[in-house]
Amino acid sequence: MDTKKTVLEAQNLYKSFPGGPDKGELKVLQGMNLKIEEASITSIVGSSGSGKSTLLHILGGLDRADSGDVFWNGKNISTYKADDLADFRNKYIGFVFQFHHLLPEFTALENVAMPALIAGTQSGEAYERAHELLGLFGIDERSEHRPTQLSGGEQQRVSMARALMNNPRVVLADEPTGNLDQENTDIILDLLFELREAMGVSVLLITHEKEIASRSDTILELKNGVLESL
Ligand SMILES: Nc1ncnc2c1ncn2[C@@H]1O[C@H](COP(=O)(O)OP(=O)(O)OP(=O)(O)O)[C@@H](O)[C@H]1O
Repeated sequence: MDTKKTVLEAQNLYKSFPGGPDKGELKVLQGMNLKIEEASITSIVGSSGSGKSTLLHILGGLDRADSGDVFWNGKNISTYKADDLADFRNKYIGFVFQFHHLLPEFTALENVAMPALIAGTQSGEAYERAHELLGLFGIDERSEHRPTQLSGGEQQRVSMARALMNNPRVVLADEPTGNLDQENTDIILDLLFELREAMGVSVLLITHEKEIASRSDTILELKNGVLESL
């Protein structure tokens, strides 16, 4: 019997944007369903423009669907007001993007600590945890460097450490290795997969590469606005 708990669930999501054919709507998600179990690794593949980033943003509360529901531990977050949605994001979700979005004027340590400082954590505690995370990612000796003084792979490791700062339960990663060479891709993926062991976190990974997807528990393809098992 499967006893794993579902943490994040999408039911019957629809999302369209203006700019479709014949001045109509561009239908991106069309009745899409998804369940993310605790401590699971799920990959989503799909052609460019199929709606993968759109889905990730809706799951993480950065955007809203036109209709359908997203549940966090059984609570319907689609009905949350903006403040509650921001609270949900900060507490439970870590985002990793293809481009790291680190703040250039801050050091690696300050970038990693930022989400906790914003959430009101005392600075000594925040910096201590930021050091721990940078250590986990093997780059604590780079903690006083600014983003431009770091390699692409190091920048991406800093952004992963930042995503984990508030102890999220789910990491949503949008092509986190899309900009990296093979060696750094392997490092980042190994780290993502270790997170499940170290922290019991679930990872939802968008990728263009089926080889990367094949390492995960579940591979889904977003096609014609719905997810299909591969
Ligand atoms: N805010 C927006 N306004 C209008 N169209 C949008 C908007 N956001 C996304 N789209 C369109 O919706 C479609 C899906 O975009 P999305 O970024 O989700 O695709 P994707 O599968 O992540 O693509 P890629 O693999 O190229 O990153 C695209 O055609 C895109 O141009």
